[in-house]
Amino acid sequence: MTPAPRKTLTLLVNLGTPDDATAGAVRRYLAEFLHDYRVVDLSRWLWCILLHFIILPIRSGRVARNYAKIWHAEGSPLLVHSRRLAENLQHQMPNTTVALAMRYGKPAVSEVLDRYPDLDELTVLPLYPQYSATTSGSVFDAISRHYQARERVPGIRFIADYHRHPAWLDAMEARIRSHWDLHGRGQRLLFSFHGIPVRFAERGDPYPQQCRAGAEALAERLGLSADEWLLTFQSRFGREPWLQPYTDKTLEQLGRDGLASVDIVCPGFAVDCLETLEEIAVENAHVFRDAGGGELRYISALNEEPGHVAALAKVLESGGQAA
Ligand SMILES: C=CC1=C(C)c2cc3[nH]c(cc4nc(cc5[nH]c(cc1n2)c(C)c5CCC(=O)O)C(CCC(=O)O)=C4C)c(C)c3C=C
Ligand SMILES: [Fe+2]
Ligand SMILES: [Fe+2]
Repeated sequence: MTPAPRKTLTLLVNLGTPDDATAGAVRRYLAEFLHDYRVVDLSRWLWCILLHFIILPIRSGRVARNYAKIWHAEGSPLLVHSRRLAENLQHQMPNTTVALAMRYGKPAVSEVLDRYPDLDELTVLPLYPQYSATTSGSVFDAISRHYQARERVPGIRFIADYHRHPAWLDAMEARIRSHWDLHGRGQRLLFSFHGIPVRFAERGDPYPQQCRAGAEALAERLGLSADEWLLTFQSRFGREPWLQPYTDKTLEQLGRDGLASVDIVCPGFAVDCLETLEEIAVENAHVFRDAGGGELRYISALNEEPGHVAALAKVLESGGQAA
């Protein structure tokens, strides 16, 4: 008798996003996101008061207006691109089922896993090239929480990061070169990553080292000398110090220096989202121009393009490790 084929699932997990660009939907999304202790580790009673009575009422409307500027006909860019990426990866990998889940919002990790109750093997690929406890670590928590309440736990492979994987570096390099082919080179290339609090890095989150290692590898592949590129951190939240240099402050300085054109790429974001399309391509372009600079040219994320799909298939084949 031939054994039954093993049931395997490859689960892509991204951050999540509101259901629509309204204050109510953003509030529900932010409430789930910002209750995650991996993301905000203040004592619960203090944080719940701040969150429910100050942050959510003030922030939700403003952030909803920002989402409205970038919303696609089919929904939030983060969800639309992540869905297309999962569909394209399914075509590339016909021997396993590929599914998509979101850490916060819909489709929730647990709801997606419940569609596959009798799996033999699960591979989890958080859509973050660089590991951070705040992102990939939190995806791990959601997977583990799901199976804590189930009888049957499959074999699980968790891809913690792929920041130096040659296939991902190939795709990123090609993305930047194709931007240069179309638009010419800017006077600087900024690698802008989402920040985290410095305190998190000091207690052992390897995220900043992985951001730096990836940016250095890309700069070397692109033949950039040390004065042609910069590594910066964006999307600060709250009052404590976050990883520096900050993207907006750096662009302000480059504007004051009178640079006419700066290219900016965000290698921490697998797909375009609020933090790239609005914060970088709109807000930071204004910061640069208002300080006296010229054009800030945003190099879009890899999204669902074939090079990204091929890279993730290789990352999955090799379990995240370079061959
Ligand atoms: C790419 C990696 C990310 C890290 C690391 C990260 C850490 C982190 N984020 C917040 C707070 C917010 N982030 C928000 C949006 C957002 N963050 C990421 C990715 C990372 N976050 C993405 C892809 C997005 C965009 C989501 C979308 O729908 O497009 C937001 C929401 C927007 C806002 O209110 O400004 C918050 C809040 C913290 C506190 C943190 C680490 C401690
Ligand atoms: Fe609360
Ligand atoms: Fe974030």
